[in-house]
Amino acid sequence: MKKLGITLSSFIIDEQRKLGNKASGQFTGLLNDITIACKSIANLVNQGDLAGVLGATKSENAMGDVQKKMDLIANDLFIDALENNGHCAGMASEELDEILTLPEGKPRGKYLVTFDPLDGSSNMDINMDVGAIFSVLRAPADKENPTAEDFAQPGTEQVAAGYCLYGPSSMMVLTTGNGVNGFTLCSSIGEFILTHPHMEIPSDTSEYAINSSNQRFWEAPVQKYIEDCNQGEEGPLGKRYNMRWVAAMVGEIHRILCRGGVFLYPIDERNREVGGKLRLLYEGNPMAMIVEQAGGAANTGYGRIMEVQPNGDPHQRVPVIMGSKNEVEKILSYHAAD
Ligand SMILES: O=P(O)(O)OC[C@H]1O[C@](O)(COP(=O)(O)O)[C@@H](O)[C@@H]1O
Ligand SMILES: [Mg+2]
Ligand SMILES: [Mg+2]
Repeated sequence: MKKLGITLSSFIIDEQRKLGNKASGQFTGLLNDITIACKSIANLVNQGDLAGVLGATKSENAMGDVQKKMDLIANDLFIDALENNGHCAGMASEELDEILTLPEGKPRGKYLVTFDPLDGSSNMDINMDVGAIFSVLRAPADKENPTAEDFAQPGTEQVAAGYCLYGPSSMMVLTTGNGVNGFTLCSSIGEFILTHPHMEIPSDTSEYAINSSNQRFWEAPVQKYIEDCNQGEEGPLGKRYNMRWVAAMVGEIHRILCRGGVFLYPIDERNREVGGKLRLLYEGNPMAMIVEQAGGAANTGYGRIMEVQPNGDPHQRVPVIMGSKNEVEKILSYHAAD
């Protein structure tokens, strides 16, 4: 067993120290609250059917997706962890139709949290990668309760973003604006340990991830790019490309952080009306901040994801093209040429 390194909680305190006396400790407290939620989810996900967390419910979320049992359990674990300790003033979640403010009498904090409590939930019953994604924004200082408008902050305003991947091991990947670090959950002591410091995405890649069954709906630039990739060495891109699709954004982005690649869930004829598939506040923006902080790029095909001005709908969608910087720029050149 490898010698245990620095724990996530002490890493967060160090990050605080860098802020000197400006730190109130609320940020540390909030990240610890989120860590508690992710550990509690890891504990249940790892036990699967033994914990009775498999299967679907009869309810749907605001997007009309049937909610898995674990979607709702994970959602409740996040709310429990965030509404009691006075670090959070409001939440937005994939599994809540509207934003959630704190019950009467609960202490209000300085931060808003948006989260996808269980990402890749279609993988839950088949024991494949699932995860949680979160983003931290500043709450309005002059309001008892935030409104949906207060969550409508562009991704550039995020003070932290992260995800927890429940794969063969459970890992938390976090950025507070000073690069990206990965922590592995040591189940024997129940602590996340720093195992992947300063994660950086290689600028070049020959691995793409897209749901190819949607090909007939893609726009011309994406059609052409994937076509060129699949022509391999003889094609205009002059190299063999490999394809991956794990049906969980956390799994795709983690692979890209570890070895490079690009992940595309572009706008297409099927999702154009709603503006894409993935959600801006709790999938697009947090993953864009992590990817950019790791030296990658994150774009809609028509602009930087983190510069999209949210419209106040907590479930606003966004087209996603992110990963290795030079490859994303290559895909954008197809859009520019169109
Ligand atoms: O059904 P598809 O096209 O494979 O979509 C998979 C995508 O949908 C998602 O599962 C949506 O997220 P949720 O599971 O949180 O709803 C992404 O994680 C993943 O990248
Ligand atoms: Mg998701
Ligand atoms: Mg989800």
